[in-house]
Amino acid sequence: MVTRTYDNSHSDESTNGVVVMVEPYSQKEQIQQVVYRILDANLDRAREGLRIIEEWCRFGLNNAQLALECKRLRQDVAKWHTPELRAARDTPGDPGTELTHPQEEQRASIKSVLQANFCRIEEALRVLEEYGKLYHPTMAKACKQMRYQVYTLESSLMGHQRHQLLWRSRLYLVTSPHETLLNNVEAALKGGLTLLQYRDKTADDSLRLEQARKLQHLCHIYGALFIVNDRVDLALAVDADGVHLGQQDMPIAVARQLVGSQRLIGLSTTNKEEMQGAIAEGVDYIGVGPVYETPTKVGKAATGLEYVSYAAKNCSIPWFAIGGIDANNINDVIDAGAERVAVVRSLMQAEQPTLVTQYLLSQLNRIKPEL
Ligand SMILES: Cc1ncc(COP(=O)(O)OP(=O)(O)O)c(N)n1
Ligand SMILES: Cc1nc(C(=O)O)sc1CCOP(=O)(O)O
Ligand SMILES: [Mg+2]
Repeated sequence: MVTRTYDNSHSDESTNGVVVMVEPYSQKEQIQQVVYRILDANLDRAREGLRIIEEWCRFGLNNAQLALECKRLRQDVAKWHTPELRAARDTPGDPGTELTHPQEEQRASIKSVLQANFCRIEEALRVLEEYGKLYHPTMAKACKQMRYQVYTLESSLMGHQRHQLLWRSRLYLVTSPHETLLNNVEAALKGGLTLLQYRDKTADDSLRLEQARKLQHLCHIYGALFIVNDRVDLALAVDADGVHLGQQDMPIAVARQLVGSQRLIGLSTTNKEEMQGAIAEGVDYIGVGPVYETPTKVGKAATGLEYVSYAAKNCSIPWFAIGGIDANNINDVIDAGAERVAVVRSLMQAEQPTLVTQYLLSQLNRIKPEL
């Protein structure tokens, strides 16, 4: 039973013979105490989560604007942390301090840390909104607004992360159907791959969905970007980082409306006009090719290294040379000006995808070590 003391007396043993007068809380007061404890715990939770996000914005991204946004939200939350709510705290009596989930003890990547903490903040704000209604209706309203601000922050931060990783990625693996699809991809991720596209032109949708989900999960664990070829719906269904479209696919403006500004859109280009069009339409990256004729894309004439050189001089967004590129000719493509390449067979048919990934990356990193 929750009790309280009055008459300035204390109920613990340190009272040393002083008569202790203890009066039980009324049921209403007990409930109020519980509500206060919930509010106190969740105000702490929201602030801690915001601080974790803020540290990444500040030290990881050097992004003063995002860091300031976190700080402002943290201070807004703090305003509600009144002495009466703090006074309700009873850490030793809280059974929740012992409860942890194995997933909380291990995080695979910065992305996982950020996502877990955004979830934590959003949950805490939701709890504050609901229980806040029993405390102060203005607090409930303020927490609701803050929750929406956190959603916006999450979306711009995750979009920022995606763009940063895209710019840093030099090797892009585009998959082909394979019996050991997941193993091959994981081997490449172990070799340092940071950008993957799921491409299967023939599978039925249920298999596509299943494989896309598994690949998305794998990329999440390794902190790599996951892109879906051709299909905006599939990309959204598996919460991919973006979609890759061809010149014959859905118009970029329509795709952008569907995927939003924070997800990536890539577009294949084979000539200067397509490149300029892609940049004007606001895609995030382009494919430049096919550099060499390739059985993976039968019937598409090679553009040769001239288009690669043109891209090197004129393309203002990340671009990936693609088509027939392997360990034997990658240096010719690099010499023509490529800093990034995309491959299918070189990795999907490699006996040791980890080693080939490492080799291709070592050649790409030779030119300008830090992109
Ligand atoms: C990185 C990258 N570049 C080009 C393509 C080819 O896309 P598209 O022209 O739409 O042809 P399909 O791949 O759909 O056959 C790509 N997928 N990725
Ligand atoms: C899927 C694709 N698109 C291309 C383009 O130029 O648009 S070339 C290509 C296939 C690349 O496969 P590989 O590395 O096995 O040659
Ligand atoms: Mg396509």
